[in-house]
Amino acid sequence: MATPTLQVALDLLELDRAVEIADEAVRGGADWIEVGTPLIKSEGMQAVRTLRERFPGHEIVADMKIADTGAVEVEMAAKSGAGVVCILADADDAVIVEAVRSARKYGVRLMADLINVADPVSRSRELAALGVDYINAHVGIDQQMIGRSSLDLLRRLAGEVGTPVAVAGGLDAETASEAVAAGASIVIVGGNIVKAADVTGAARRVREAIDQPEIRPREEESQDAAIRRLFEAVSALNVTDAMHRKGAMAGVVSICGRVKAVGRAVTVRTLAGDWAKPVEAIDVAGPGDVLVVRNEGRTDVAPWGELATHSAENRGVVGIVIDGAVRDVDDIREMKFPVFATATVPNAGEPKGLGEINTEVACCGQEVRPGDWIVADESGVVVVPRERAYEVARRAMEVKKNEERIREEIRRGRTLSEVSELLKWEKRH
Ligand SMILES: O=C(CO)[C@H](O)[C@H](O)COP(=O)(O)O
Repeated sequence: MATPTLQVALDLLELDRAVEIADEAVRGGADWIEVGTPLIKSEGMQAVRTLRERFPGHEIVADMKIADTGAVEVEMAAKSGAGVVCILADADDAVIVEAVRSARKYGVRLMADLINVADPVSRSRELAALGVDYINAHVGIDQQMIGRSSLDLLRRLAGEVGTPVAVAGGLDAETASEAVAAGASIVIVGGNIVKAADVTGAARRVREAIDQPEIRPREEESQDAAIRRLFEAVSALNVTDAMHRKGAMAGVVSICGRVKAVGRAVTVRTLAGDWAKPVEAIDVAGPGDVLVVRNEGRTDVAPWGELATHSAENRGVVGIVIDGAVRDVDDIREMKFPVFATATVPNAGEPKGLGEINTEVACCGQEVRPGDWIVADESGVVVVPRERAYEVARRAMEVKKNEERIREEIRRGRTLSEVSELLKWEKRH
């Protein structure tokens, strides 16, 4: 078997950073350098020209995602120095045929991107017949976030397509290795290399993995387990960033400082500090749940204290969020149990049984339904609607990865404004 090609996808907005990251990726063993679609949209064909000049010994791939005017766009990429140009597999045949003619004229190869193609096997055969050089089994970034897998797509093509097959979409060292074992001859990796603080190390790990392809037995993981694993690995900040800066409760703080709670909400509505329903809710909750209590926002009377916290901990509850006050703060702090509240007060209410359990509540400015996910840490509490939890958890992990590289560039001496090119990206009115 020929040595598989490692293509690093530079899905960035800034050309200077892209050049630096490409240099580090090449040192880790990347063969081909892809000028990602966001970089082309941000910097134009100058990105292709610059990378061509800076890396004369490496193939430059222009991820144009061509949808129309096939000939012109292939010509632009070819004249700028690309050796491989990407076109959407879903483009009309008229576009593909023109792109192939242009590719032949300018001596470049065409890679067709199967993103969102309904019948990938028959479309790949048609594309091969039309003269496309490579098929890319690609699951796009937004599709990855809702659980689609590029390896599954690749496996559908195995043995069915004559042209060399590339694969892209959320690959890391482990899945890249499996992709080669499943027949990929070009492995495209973006985020898991370019967002790493140590790009060279990340590229090297993928390089070594694809040079020794193997299929490792994988443990099945339920979606709930994946959501919890991901939320436990990110911060509440990463989660609100992933939701376009939404979902954060207002005015609620951690009583115990540096603690974290991740779990599904069991909701409670109570009145005037009545602690019957919050305490009954402990018995309704299961291990891994978070109690979310609305006490009408009152801060003069507490529906929660140390004994309830002990009981909740015994039950396996992992956190309490109260839109209102809490008491016994010193004992709760000693327990280091994640309690989040808007205030502290010594008064307890009376256990009258007013209120209800597991109905929708408005809590510190957020709607919370039973089963919604809560991610809470020292910065505050975020609510994630249950139907979006998997997607948000995946996106939050991407936010965290993205920050790893930015942090590293700041450590090297750039300012945050420089790294993010703030002035360039200010909104024009
Ligand atoms: O074309 C792309 C997105 O449309 C990416 O380049 C491709 O998905 C590879 O990046 P990643 O490994 O981060 O998924």
